Amino acid sequence: MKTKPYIQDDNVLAYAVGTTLDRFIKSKQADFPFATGELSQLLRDIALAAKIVSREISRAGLVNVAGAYGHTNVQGEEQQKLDVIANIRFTRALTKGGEVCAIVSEEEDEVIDLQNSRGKYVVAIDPLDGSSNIDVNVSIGTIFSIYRRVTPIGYPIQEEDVLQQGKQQVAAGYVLYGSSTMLVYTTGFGVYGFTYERSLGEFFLSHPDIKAPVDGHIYTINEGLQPYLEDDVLEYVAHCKQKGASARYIGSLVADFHRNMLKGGIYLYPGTKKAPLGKIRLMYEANALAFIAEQAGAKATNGKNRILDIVPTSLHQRTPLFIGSEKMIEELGSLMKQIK
Ligand SMILES: O=P(O)(O)OC[C@H]1O[C@](O)(COP(=O)(O)O)[C@@H](O)[C@@H]1O
Ligand SMILES: [Mg+2]
Ligand SMILES: [Mg+2]
Repeated sequence: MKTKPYIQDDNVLAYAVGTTLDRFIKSKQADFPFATGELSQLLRDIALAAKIVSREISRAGLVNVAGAYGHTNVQGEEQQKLDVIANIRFTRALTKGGEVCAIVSEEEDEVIDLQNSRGKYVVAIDPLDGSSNIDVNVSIGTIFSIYRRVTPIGYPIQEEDVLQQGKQQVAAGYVLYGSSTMLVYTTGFGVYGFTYERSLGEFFLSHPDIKAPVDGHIYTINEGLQPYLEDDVLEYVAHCKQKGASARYIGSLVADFHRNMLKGGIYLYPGTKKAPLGKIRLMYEANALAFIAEQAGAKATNGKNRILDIVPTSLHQRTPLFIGSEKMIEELGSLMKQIK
């Protein structure tokens, strides 16, 4: 009987839509002969916590996890119960995974030193992004940055291990809890998006090698800031309106960023007369999204410098953030120079 052998081309399969996250991580690790698998394991730990948090969020209205927790965090913001739950879930997964020596979290005043003598990674995380949208069933997210520690493994954690520039990130990503749950990340070799298939409990590659459109027709800014905006930003927003661009604002950084990355657009959270450094945090919001943006061919600045070049001085420092399609960021940049 005529037969033929089944030839499975792992390389093709590895990047084919529908590849599981685990298979993808394995195939990517094979690209690096000296890879030890620790970063791969860390990414898996984050994916596991994302699945658990996604479940908590999807049933938030049913069980008593909606509403305020009754504490304020170091930023003076009222913590939502899901902020705390997400913080616990990610911290636990990162601790149990064993690859991490320290965690910087939006919900923790100080660095969490995991006293892990073999952990070589530092993670900065916004466990739940878009807290104001939690109770109203609007998309929210998680944002994470991964760095390699600077001091030798096993040493007490030093400031230099934690306060690293964004360009030192070895990986960064976000989870979007929206109509579907997605995990999007980069290790510096392109940006890949995975969609969570809840019934199978698996993330599947759905957005290989994401590239942001060079230009866009969406601008994203909280118009409520208008009375406090500086002239250059006011001028740029007017310019967008003149160009017929559409205003879109969800109020969850991850969701606004994700939309603009796929469709083309610019997100602006500038410094204002009231808050000269704006609202967005450098260590666990701006740096991660800036790394992803640049890997997708987009740009991220604070109006003067590339976000990834900013030298951090404190864990919870804020930065003006302008992030999005290359041409739109350049247009903003040249307008800012003209006006200054
Ligand atoms: O309510 P505002 O001032 O528009 O701010 C919205 C921004 O604040 C944030 O909610 C801040 O993040 P957290 O929810 O993690 O604190 C961003 O997600 C969002 O883009
Ligand atoms: Mg946030
Ligand atoms: Mg948050």
